[in-house]
Amino acid sequence: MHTALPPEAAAAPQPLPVAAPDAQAFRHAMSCLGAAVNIITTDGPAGRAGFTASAVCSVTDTPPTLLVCLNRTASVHPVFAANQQLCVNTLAAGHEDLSNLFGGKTPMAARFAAADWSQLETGSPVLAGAVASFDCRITQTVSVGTHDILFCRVVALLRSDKHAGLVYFDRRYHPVARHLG
Ligand SMILES: NC(=O)C1=CN([C@@H]2O[C@H](COP(=O)(O)OP(=O)(O)OC[C@H]3O[C@@H](n4cnc5c(N)ncnc54)[C@H](O)[C@@H]3O)[C@@H](O)[C@H]2O)C=CC1
Ligand SMILES: Cc1cc2nc3c(=O)[nH]c(=O)nc-3n(C[C@H](O)[C@H](O)[C@H](O)COP(=O)(O)O)c2cc1C
Repeated sequence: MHTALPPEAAAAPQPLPVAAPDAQAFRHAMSCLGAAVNIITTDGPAGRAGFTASAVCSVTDTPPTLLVCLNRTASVHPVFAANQQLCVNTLAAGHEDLSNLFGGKTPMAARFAAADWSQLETGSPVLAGAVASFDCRITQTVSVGTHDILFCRVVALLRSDKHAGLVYFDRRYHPVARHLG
């Protein structure tokens, strides 16, 4: 079905294309892509670590696999690279402060002290109150530009119907209500 734009929108000046965009222009456009917010955790021989990530994506359901993009300059990068296992904890509405804590320069102990954690198969911290947690082993790592793409085989998971979701869009957090009925 074709829906006509309201007259004021049709009359508005059209945005100009950006040729050969630089990192700043790319980020500015990427801020228009709403995404779930996740706290990625790990524990193992190299210790415990966690960071906030919106660059998380389903790859295939057979075998259940997702990907996480991790900046190689992040303080947590060596810990994830050594442990080769992680848990993707997808945040609920109300987790905004926790997301900022794991996305900043906060010491690791203070990040984990701010929430309750359990574990599934790998021993990576599982966040209480997450809408879903995917416990994974890293099967493959591909470096592109500044980031490592971690391909993660899901070995156990938890999901909850109890909480509203959380989306990061336009550099802000937005709660997302569940459809009732
Ligand atoms: N993929 C990533 O590494 C992401 C990193 N961040 C970091 O969080 C902080 C706050 O970010 P925003 O408030 O969203 O403003 P921003 O202007 O730095 O980022 C806007 C959007 O660009 C993308 N982006 C940001 N940094 C990127 C990177 N290094 N590589 C690939 N894509 C990137 C993300 O989609 C982000 O939502 C920044 O330090 C940013 O670097 C945020 C989102 C994703
Ligand atoms: C909303 C949000 C989303 C983020 N997404 C990612 C991401 O997908 N990949 C990434 O490497 N860093 C991402 N970051 C930045 C990391 O969380 C941050 O660099 C990480 O906590 C490491 O910081 P540190 O080096 O101070 O420990 C994001 C930050 C925020 C606030």
